[in-house]
Amino acid sequence: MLITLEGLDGSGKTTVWEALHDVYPDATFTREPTDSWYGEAVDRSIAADDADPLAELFLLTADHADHLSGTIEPALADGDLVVSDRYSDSRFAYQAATLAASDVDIDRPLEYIKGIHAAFSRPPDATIYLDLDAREAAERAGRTNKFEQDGYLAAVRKNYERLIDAEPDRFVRVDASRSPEAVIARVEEALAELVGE
Ligand SMILES: Nc1ncnc2c1ncn2[C@@H]1O[C@H](COP(=O)(O)OP(=O)(O)OP(=O)(O)O)[C@@H](O)[C@H]1O
Ligand SMILES: Cc1cn([C@H]2C[C@H](O)[C@@H](COP(=O)(O)O)O2)c(=O)[nH]c1=O
Repeated sequence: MLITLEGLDGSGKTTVWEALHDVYPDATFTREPTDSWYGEAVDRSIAADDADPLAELFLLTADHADHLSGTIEPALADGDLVVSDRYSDSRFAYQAATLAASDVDIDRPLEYIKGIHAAFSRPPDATIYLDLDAREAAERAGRTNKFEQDGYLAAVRKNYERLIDAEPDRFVRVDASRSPEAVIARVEEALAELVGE
């Protein structure tokens, strides 16, 4: 079973992901961007304010393709529970916001990016969405790069809402404005239900 954690920068995904290691010691824990050389290229692009928006989308998608074939699919074939800190929804929400704000002439960026993934990707079985206001998310993240900005994250949040509206049964929304302990407890409860414990 493939479970993904999604949300804005600073919403607490990594905090939750780390806490889950103790609860599911046999699971495969992974993340995007990965730590492969594809992921390193992504990190360089994210740090570049003048990165080409389409090139950035395809770098992230290349990292996803390698992540799928090298980590996700083998782990699922072994029957593992796989927990990924960010996955395809991050592309749908973030790069759709980037493309919409750019000069690139694509009418429906979110649908365009979904279409690229539909050809090869493996959708998550369930997605835990850590829901947080854009300003608080940017504040927690430290506003250190082009993505960790209030206005940009507000656009990303709207895209996450569109994704949830389209597939309400796949998403579990968790209020990420609560304390770390309360958020972790709620995610653990949701995950136990999802894996049938
Ligand atoms: N529920 C919470 N309440 C307050 N602060 C939190 C909470 N969860 C995490 N934090 C703090 O917010 C910051 C960001 O947390 P974390 O790295 O887990 O978020 P993230 O969603 O993985 O962010 P990013 O996507 O930018 O990597 C950290 O300083 C963390 O300690
Ligand atoms: C997978 C993925 C990531 N991003 C962005 C979101 C964050 O700002 C950075 C790094 O992620 P982290 O969780 O803070 O380590 O990358 C993105 O825009 N699109 C994606 O597909």
